[in-house]
Amino acid sequence: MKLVEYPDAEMMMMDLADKLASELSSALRANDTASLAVPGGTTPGPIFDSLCAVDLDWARVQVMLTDERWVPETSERSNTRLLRERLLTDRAAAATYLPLYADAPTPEEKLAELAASLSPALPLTVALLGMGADMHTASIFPGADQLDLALQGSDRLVAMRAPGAPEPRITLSATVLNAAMSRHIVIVGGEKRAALERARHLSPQEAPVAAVLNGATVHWAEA
Ligand SMILES: O=C1O[C@H](COP(=O)(O)O)[C@@H](O)[C@H](O)[C@H]1O
Repeated sequence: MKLVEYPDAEMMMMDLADKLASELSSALRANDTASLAVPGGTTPGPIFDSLCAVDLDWARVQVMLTDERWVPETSERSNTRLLRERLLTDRAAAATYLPLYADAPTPEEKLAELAASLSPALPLTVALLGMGADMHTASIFPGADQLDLALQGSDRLVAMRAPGAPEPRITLSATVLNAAMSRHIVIVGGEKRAALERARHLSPQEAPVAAVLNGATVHWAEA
């Protein structure tokens, strides 16, 4: 794991947007398409605000979430909603979006269909991940009912329920995340930095983010 510390979060978000754009751009020079997986939650919005305006051949980029909360897009908790409002806009509106949500009462009903639709975008070119203070990443939570499958299984997508998550989740598996050609993790604040340091000495069962640290670049700013 490589750790990059920034003087402030604003600078980190802009630098990281540049880094992601440059990795996608290099991939597009060598390939017809490139793919990008991004987190939801409260952290990545400012990265999306910069990235969506970058001059890139977005029509050749496939974008997906690392994970989704099983709620409709009308919900404030929808990661898809965040993505549509702040990343899939401006120049990036030309990207192809591969959804991790479909209208059904439970994720299990749509799991196979959604997993199959990801084929053209795998392996991922770039994966950007977030992390919670409980050391979950994507929607791979400590104590989740399908934790072993998400950490060690060969399935692309896993549906799960977890004590720390108020709604069912659907998540890319650690196998898919670790197959990405480039992997970044973005965290802000002292609590998450302390959680990251703890995770480095814990098992993925205790600290799921530990499953994706090897080979990843972690980007951190205090605030
Ligand atoms: O629930 C989620 O949590 C993590 C961390 O979110 P944050 O609000 O603490 O930044 C996020 O990476 C994930 O995509 C999201 O579904």
